[in-house]
Amino acid sequence: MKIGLGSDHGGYNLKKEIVRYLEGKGIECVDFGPDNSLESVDYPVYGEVVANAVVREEVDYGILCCGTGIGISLAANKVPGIRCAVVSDVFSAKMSKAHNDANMLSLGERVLGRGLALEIVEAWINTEFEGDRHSRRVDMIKEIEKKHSK
Ligand SMILES: O=C(CO)[C@H](O)[C@H](O)COP(=O)(O)O
Repeated sequence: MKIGLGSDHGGYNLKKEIVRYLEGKGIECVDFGPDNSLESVDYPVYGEVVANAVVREEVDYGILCCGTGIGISLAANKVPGIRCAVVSDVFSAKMSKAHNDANMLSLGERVLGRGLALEIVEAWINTEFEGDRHSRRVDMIKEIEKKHSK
């Protein structure tokens, strides 16, 4: 599994923790930036960059971090083919994969402690999409996307 990560300054430290955690488990990570935490940067830039890498299949999944996880996920979700879930608990992390086939996860460094954030990541990477009735609903989301990108 190869995971692309990105953040803004508000999510930089959590992103680095997640990279350390995943690499410690032998999972390949590509950090799409930013490369330092000192500079204030604009989260839409990094949300889009990681989302592009996911839809182009350069990575299998994307993980984003900003202060709340919200802004950067909104940006990522504008890229056709992206289903980016903002998650703050382990149950939702599992469901975002099992039922929604989320291909990106977004976390808020100003919301979550390190321990919970890493538990969420662990749950998310280990959950598979269940398909079945959920495929129909995910397909309906894709249809909405198609309808609105004309
Ligand atoms: O959470 C975020 C977006 O949803 C950003 O990290 C947050 O808005 C950045 O704020 P500031 O520039 O005041 O550090």
